[in-house]
Amino acid sequence: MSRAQNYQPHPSESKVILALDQGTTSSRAMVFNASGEIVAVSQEEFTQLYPQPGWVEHDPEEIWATQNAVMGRALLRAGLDWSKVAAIGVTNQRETTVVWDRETGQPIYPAIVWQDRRTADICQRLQDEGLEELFRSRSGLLLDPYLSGTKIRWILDQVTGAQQRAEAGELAFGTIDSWLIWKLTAGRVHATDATNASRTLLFDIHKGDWDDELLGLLGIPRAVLPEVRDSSGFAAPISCPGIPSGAVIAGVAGDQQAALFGQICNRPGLAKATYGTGGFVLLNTGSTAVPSANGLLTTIAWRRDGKDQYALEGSVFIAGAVVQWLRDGLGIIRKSAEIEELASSVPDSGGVHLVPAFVGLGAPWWDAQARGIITGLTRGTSSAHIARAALEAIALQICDVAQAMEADAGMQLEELRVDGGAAANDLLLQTQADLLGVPVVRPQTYETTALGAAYLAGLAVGFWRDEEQIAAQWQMERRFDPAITRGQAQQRIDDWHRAVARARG
Ligand SMILES: Nc1ncnc2c1ncn2[C@@H]1O[C@H](COP(=O)(O)OP(=O)(O)O)[C@@H](O)[C@H]1O
Ligand SMILES: O=P(O)(O)OC[C@H](O)CO
Repeated sequence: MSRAQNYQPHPSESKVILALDQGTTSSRAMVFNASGEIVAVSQEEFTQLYPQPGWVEHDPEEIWATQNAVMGRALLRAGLDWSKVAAIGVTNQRETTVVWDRETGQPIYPAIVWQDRRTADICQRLQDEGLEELFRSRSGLLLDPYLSGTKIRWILDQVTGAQQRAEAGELAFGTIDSWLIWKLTAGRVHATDATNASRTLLFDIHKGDWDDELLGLLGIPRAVLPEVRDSSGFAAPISCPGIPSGAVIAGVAGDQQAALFGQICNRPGLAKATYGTGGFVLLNTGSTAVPSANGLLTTIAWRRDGKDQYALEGSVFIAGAVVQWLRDGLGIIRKSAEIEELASSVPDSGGVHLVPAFVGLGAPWWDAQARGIITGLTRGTSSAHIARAALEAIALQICDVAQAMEADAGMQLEELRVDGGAAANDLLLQTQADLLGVPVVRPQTYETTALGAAYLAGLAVGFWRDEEQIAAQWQMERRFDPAITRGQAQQRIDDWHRAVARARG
């Protein structure tokens, strides 16, 4: 899709961008106006399936049904019809893997979610064969069950006849973006964008294409793979019951990369942290794919006009999810937001540390065998201390990956821009600034994931003129400055690392 160079959107213009944000726990649709403001939102949670310890699945049809429902509802709430939608942006939980039949469109197995650990053995086998360095140098990733490649291998092994059908071109693989795009285009488009492709273990991030050697090592036929397109300028016309023709998907990116774009971290050295189910720090490294020596991932930040920009990423598996566990597992809060008041009722965690390694540990440890622990309990420990330790654990994990990032990139962060559901928590963000020793900055719109997808789509169709125009829309809501000494922070980080050592497998 070519960019309309001379297009000058007028603020009163009634056209909008529709962003579809398919997250780990809910499907959301958001309508944005030309000022980058949210006009309407609709959100629906869907079922989390835990068929065995360490396994996490979603029903792809439920993902589609909830996403389909919320996009109609968001437009209805905005009082608009499809003719007002200038373009659609899609952003998604990454790595989650769906394999479906090209003929019937039916998934052959539930979606295996990014948090799922069932392929630890496949990863171990590849490590034992000495292949980690090859995968790392080509794909920028590590051999961990987190990434899609071994999940595809598992499905092709476990579903009867799947390998032969994959080789015969009868099956399609996709991350959630591809699955939604397939549904939205009535099976006419089987495509993904470069950011999502870069999370599969199958993609050479330097060449920007699928890698036959990596595919061969995992026994995955090329025939199952989607075409890889730009993140901005995706150009997939919608063909879907209830939607008039003319609507186009013009932007697609994995949710963390979309948040980086939505936070206008568009220059090397700018970083953001998103606190959703997991916690993800991404640092823009420009046109250089910086390899990590400290347990981070190298990933594609976005592809525009055929050119890839790169980021370093620290992926923390459990962030807001630990708050959900206090709510649903322990029952010590009724709503996620209540954690702040409870945790603020004590001055500190009273020596308690909670390591939320519920699905192992991601960056920088990459320990699939680690499991959650609470240390330092005494007769004086209350639910408030545990709540405080849980919030500190989120901040400490983000601190670990941010420090690894500074070491890899050979630079100091100047500030950290934050977003995601748990970024609403002031105590969490103050703790984050204290531990990191840099200002933590929260923008007016925390929904930067959806905003980033909207920007990628809107830039492609000329709804926004250029990056300068969207950068001018970013506004700070609050800044949290460090309020403890580096010595005090280091003491807390050292105590945390002792607890982490005890949680590891
Ligand atoms: N005030 C809060 N304090 C701490 N955590 C919160 C708060 N509000 C929401 N959360 C957590 O944020 C997460 C939801 O964030 P969201 O960005 O919607 O996640 P996702 O996109 O992964 O589904 C949940 O895990 C929830 O427990
Ligand atoms: O759904 P979120 O916001 O927790 O994001 C999930 C990530 O994309 C997984 O890599």
